[in-house]
Amino acid sequence: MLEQRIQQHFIDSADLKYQAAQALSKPIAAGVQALLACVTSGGKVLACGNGGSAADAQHFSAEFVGRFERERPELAAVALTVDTSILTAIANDYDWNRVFSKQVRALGQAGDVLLAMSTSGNSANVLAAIEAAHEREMTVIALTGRGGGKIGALLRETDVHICVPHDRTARIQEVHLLTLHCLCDGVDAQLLGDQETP
Ligand SMILES: O=C(CO)[C@@H](O)[C@H](O)[C@H](O)[C@H](O)COP(=O)(O)O
Ligand SMILES: [Zn+2]
Repeated sequence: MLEQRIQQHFIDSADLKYQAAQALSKPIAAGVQALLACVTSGGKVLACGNGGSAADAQHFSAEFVGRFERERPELAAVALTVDTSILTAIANDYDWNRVFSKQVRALGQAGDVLLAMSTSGNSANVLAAIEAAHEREMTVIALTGRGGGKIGALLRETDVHICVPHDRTARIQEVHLLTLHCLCDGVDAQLLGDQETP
């Protein structure tokens, strides 16, 4: 029955979030430190991903540049998923796999962060973006699932890997969104103090 099916989604999502709280609090805290190091030295975050993860890249950038829950100075972030002229030109003239990496090479500087999201860990354009970020001496914060896939193998020790312990894309995305909010909250808490949220 439909209502049962819906309730099962809520239960499965909540179960995974309980499990992931244990597994992910350490790498998420490392992600907060990487973001802080970036923004306090004048750096910016470039965010990318496909489909739901493209929406997540934009969601994160909106909260970084605008605000999360508390008033604070603007923080620099750009979602690499929004400029349809850039995206279509690169896809048309080169290859869809290069839509993010060419933007990373154009905009990325040492000390910036690439926030790379892929539930499978295998999207070729996200992998290429990570390679470009390494070329630019940027730190990568990767949000993945399913064991991390090829992204897990590509990351360096100085990068941060937040790998959701699940195989289903929707469930992984639900934890990615929570992770993004933890990252924003963590940065705010470090910048402004840990006062209670409204
Ligand atoms: O949102 C969803 C599924 O929940 C889809 O749009 C999903 O993001 C797309 O299939 C993506 O292309 C999947 O890419 P990835 O997460 O494996 O990198
Ligand atoms: Zn979705």
